[in-house]
Amino acid sequence: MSIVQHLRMLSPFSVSGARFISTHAVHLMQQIARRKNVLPYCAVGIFKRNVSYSRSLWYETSVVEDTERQAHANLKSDAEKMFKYSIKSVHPQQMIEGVLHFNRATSVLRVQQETYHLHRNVFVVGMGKAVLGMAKAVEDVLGDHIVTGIISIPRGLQEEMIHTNNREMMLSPNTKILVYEGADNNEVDEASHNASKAILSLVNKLTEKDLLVVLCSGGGSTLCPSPPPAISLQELLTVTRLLAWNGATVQDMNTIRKNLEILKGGGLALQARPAKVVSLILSSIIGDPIDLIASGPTYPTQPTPSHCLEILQRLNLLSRTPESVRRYLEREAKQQNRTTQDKQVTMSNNGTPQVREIWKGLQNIVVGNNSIACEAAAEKAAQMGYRPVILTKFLVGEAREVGKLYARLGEYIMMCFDRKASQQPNTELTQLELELVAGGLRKQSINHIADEVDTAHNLNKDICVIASGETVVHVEGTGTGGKNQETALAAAIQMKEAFRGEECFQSETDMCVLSCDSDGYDGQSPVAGAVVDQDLVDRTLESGLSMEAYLANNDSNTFFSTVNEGQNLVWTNITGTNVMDMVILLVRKPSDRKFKWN
Ligand SMILES: Nc1ncnc2c1ncn2[C@@H]1O[C@H](COP(=O)(O)OP(=O)(O)O)[C@@H](O)[C@H]1O
Ligand SMILES: O=C(O)[C@H](O)COP(=O)(O)O
Repeated sequence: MSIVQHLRMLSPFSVSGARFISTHAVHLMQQIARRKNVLPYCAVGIFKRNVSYSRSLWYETSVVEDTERQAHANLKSDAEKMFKYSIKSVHPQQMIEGVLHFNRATSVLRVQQETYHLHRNVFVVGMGKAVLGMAKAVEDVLGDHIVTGIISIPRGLQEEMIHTNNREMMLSPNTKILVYEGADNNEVDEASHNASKAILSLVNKLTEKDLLVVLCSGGGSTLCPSPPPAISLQELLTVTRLLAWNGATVQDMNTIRKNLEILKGGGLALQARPAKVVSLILSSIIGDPIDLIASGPTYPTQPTPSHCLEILQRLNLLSRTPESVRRYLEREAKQQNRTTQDKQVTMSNNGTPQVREIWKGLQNIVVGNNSIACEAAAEKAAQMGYRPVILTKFLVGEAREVGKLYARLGEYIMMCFDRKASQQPNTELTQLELELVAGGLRKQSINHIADEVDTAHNLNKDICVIASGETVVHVEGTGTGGKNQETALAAAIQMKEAFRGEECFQSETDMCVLSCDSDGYDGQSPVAGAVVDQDLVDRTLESGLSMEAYLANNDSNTFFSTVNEGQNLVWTNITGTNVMDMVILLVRKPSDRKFKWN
């Protein structure tokens, strides 16, 4: 029988009162067990002798809560604050202003090493979840020099910005930039196809005197679909959905997209010839690959149809791929040896594209990425008194494995704290290290975390671990969810395993795991993600719901909407930016545990 079960038997309170008391009392038991150097079950006995457990326990609770106000009262809300702060740091406006240097007196625009003489010759096109704010910033800087423009953004974004009075993301009333909204559920649709056609027609009219400013961010792939005549929009949707739901990475998906679609893989820049092109890119892919973000509309790349067929084969999707798509790729693959006249690129011996003369008027610039968001989250964590560690900006893997891994990392941190407190060698810790390495963390990173725990211990601080990247999900169930909620749910299951197991009582302390999408929409649900802690686990156990069953059915959103009155969901609404997903793990130091026992 676990400590919680012991306490539930002892508690004279109602179910919810008992839950409250038992959650807190477990920490008390641990304190007693540690102080008196006895097993926790013996501590239950000491607890019974020393506390007349109605009034005294409430008294203990209120005293502790006062003390706690100085410590971190609520890890869950702290994690949310850090995430929301990080989103503000990747606001498109400041990033655009950082690269466009315009001298109004001379009408000269400087972009890195290039200069452009403006004479009302600027055209703007954009596609992606962050391009509304990017367009607003361009409009602010270049003003009257803009002749016209078209951007394609997610449905509802403008209304959301008006609703929240977010002026930094609202185009001026006299704007020359036309806004198309579409791509419901982050999938190609007629509306986004219309936007793409309008963009194509605009750029086709440009001359060598014109400057085309292209704005690109994650989501641009679906917001600007351009299938060739042989492939219908529906077939494009089928193949991308097939990929997205069967574990394809964004790299896999966009490799295929840029081989299939006219405006991708440099196609947009090609269509804009002979105009000069400056492409401003907000990265939502690990490592900022310009050829893959929004499927690289302005980055000329060599077609690789054989590689696309290999991807479909590897994911076991070839037989389910629409006939037209398969035939198209097979035909292209047969002709692969030809020089790729279409996109005006040849390959050097080392495989990098050798851009021809014709591309000289082309600039591709990454204006921001998830590093900025990670640094901001770390800054906020430090301000809030945590010891922040940015573990990785390259987070990858199956969402549920990632969730489990980060919950295990939380246990590891607790053990490191405890080892530091007791100065005892710990074989369990070594075992867990091996498991974390097997789960995908580098030994070097684990050592770094262990060092940071030492520092946190010395500074008397709680730990905050930040990771960012993109996971994948194999959707096999029929539920509603997203990659981040699935990560969080898997973390909660692991926390339950760890803290409810009788042997693991010593780790029973405070931690939480948040996983959220920076664009504010996780999968097909209108929440950024979820944050889980021991309280959620307790409430789920009381409710009798099976977290495992929800996870098996890919039904994480229904789970989080049902349990704890939805309080573990993280809402930001559509954010107007997009720099991948973020995981935040918070772990309390031992001395910050909820109950003090004298
Ligand atoms: N029920 C579900 N549970 C978990 N993940 C899902 C579910 N349905 C779809 N997904 C995943 O959501 C992904 C799309 O989510 P989204 O948040 O739009 O991605 P991103 O914004 O990172 O491109 C798909 O790749 C798919 O794997
Ligand atoms: O937010 C998204 O939808 C992903 O980051 C992928 O976007 P992309 O394919 O447009 O780069």
